[in-house]
Amino acid sequence: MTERTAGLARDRNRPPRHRYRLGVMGGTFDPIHHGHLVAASEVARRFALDEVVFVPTGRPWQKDAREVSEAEDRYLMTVIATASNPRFTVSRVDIDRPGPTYTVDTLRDLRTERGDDVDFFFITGADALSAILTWRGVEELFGLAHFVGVTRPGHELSVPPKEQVPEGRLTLMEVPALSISSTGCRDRVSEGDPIWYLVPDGIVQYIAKRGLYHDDEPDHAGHQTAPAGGGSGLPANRLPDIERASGTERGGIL
Ligand SMILES: Nc1ncnc2c1ncn2[C@@H]1O[C@H](COP(=O)(O)OP(=O)(O)OP(=O)(O)O)[C@@H](O)[C@H]1O
Ligand SMILES: O=C(O)c1ccc[n+]([C@@H]2O[C@H](COP(=O)([O-])O)[C@@H](O)[C@H]2O)c1
Repeated sequence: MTERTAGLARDRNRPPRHRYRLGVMGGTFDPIHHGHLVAASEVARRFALDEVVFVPTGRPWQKDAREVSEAEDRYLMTVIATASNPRFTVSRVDIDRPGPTYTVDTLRDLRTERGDDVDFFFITGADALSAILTWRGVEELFGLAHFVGVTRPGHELSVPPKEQVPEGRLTLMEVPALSISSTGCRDRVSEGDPIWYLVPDGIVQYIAKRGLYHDDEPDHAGHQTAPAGGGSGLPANRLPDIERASGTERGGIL
């Protein structure tokens, strides 16, 4: 055997180079919280994903009835929350495309960006999955990605009718139950309640810095500081009872 043919024989014994496996985690992320991050991390592990790209929506048309924070704020929060995970990235495809956000466009744009050698896994929580038949171009969706529906407390994980989902294009998966929602986080901030540990620390700080989810400006409405960083920053009449009772200056429970 020549050196060259020996090399070829070795190549034949090697497992074929695997196709790149890309998870796609779409969401409004207003704000991003640990429920999103745990779902993405669990799916990444189960499906041996090379990367999960988080895609903040531009204009989430099914949330038109309420005010959604500026896309740049939601984008930056997503970058901050995912920065420490080398497999997590963030895409601007949805926020840079004008008009309402449709997942068919997200997946088409990502395909154009990433090329044909990539398998897509679109991650969705039980609530979003149960509404999937109302999504634009649903008949095309399951051809563009494998869908992974994850459990979410308070929502039943149900499968769309068989005739709508091609064989083998949807997997249902249980993930650790985190009863956290962006709505709950926004409500807590506007009530002056803490969101530490529901969202990454950097998100608490970003929300305070930008004054998000408060009716007033940040400096007037309670600038929350990190637990180890001194006083709560909340006006005295908004301090939680335990802090007032102990008279502590550190506000450690916020
Ligand atoms: N706690 C959670 N566990 C599992 N999946 C979740 C959780 N929270 C959100 N998801 C999923 O993440 C995706 C993006 O969710 P989204 O950004 O709308 O957050 P949300 O908490 O549902 O927001 P809001 O309360 O404003 O409706 C959706 O597919 C949703 O089902
Ligand atoms: O394509 C659609 O018509 C469509 C309708 C509603 C939601 N989605 C997508 O579902 C993901 C979660 O959306 P949301 O509104 O629950 O944050 C996000 O990627 C959205 O773009 C998509």
